[in-house]
Amino acid sequence: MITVENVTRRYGSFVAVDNVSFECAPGTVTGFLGPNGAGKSTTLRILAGLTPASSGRATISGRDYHALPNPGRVVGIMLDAAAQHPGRTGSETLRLAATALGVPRQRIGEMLDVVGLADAGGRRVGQYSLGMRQRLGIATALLGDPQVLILDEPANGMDPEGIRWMRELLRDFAARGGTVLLSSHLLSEVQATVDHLVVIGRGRIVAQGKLADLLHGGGTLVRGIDQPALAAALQRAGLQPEQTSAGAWRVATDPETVAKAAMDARQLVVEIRSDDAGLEDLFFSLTGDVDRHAA
Ligand SMILES: Nc1ncnc2c1ncn2[C@@H]1O[C@H](COP(=O)(O)OP(=O)(O)OP(=O)(O)O)[C@@H](O)[C@H]1O
Repeated sequence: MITVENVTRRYGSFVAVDNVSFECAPGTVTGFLGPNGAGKSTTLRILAGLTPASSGRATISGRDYHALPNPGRVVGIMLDAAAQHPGRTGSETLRLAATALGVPRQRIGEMLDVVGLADAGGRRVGQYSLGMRQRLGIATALLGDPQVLILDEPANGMDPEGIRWMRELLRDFAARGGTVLLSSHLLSEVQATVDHLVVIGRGRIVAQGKLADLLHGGGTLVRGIDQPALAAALQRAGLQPEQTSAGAWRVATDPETVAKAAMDARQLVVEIRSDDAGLEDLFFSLTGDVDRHAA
């Protein structure tokens, strides 16, 4: 469990994180989304005990990071994959972490396998691509077999295959009762991985909830083989279809409700999907104002 309660972080008169609150429950993968400079890293650093909050409280499994008896056994953290020592090999990097954590050495090879670096363990990190460093960072985070994972921009530098691999790994971690919080500045990068979203802009939370609810907030787009008959059927079901410029119907509810109304009226649907333009729009409006110092 991760709990962030009314956390604020000021740098002089600048408020980097402004009264931020959210929770991440066991069994879920939460995406912490926002444009560059929104306050994601600062919030994660506060959770990791690296930056003190000006006010508010951030806890992992009910305790401040510094109050955890052996933190690496409770929470795996990766804040900056690119910052790993370039002169050490992947195996050496894990060996140092394993010694600090007090985990058996055999776990090093296991973790290299898990992250797909079994053949690269003997190479220096300086020769790794950013995607490989992300994998090594995730291996380090997993080393202590924690219940919680906190990853800052783990998809950064990963190719589509790497992102797919990470998705499987994190979903599997959550399916076994783990709690995952990962940040990203790209919705598209994490959309298929996360089930919850916390969206931050200019230091403040602007939206949070289940991914499905946030996406469905924009309603459903549907197209039938007989468009007028489909519209009539939706109206009979108490829904109010509006025609889009692309010729589909937009309905302000979830796809299941729309599909059921169409099926009950024996209307053949050829396309149906969530209209996630709302979330994309929210993102674009946030990304438009990156430099808050200049504001
Ligand atoms: N030590 C610091 N001193 C002054 N300002 C800081 C400090 N650390 C962060 N900031 C500012 O706080 C704001 C939030 O930064 P933060 O790194 O948390 O954003 P972010 O959402 O993680 O973005 P990015 O993906 O670019 O790291 C930025 O405007 C940043 O310049």
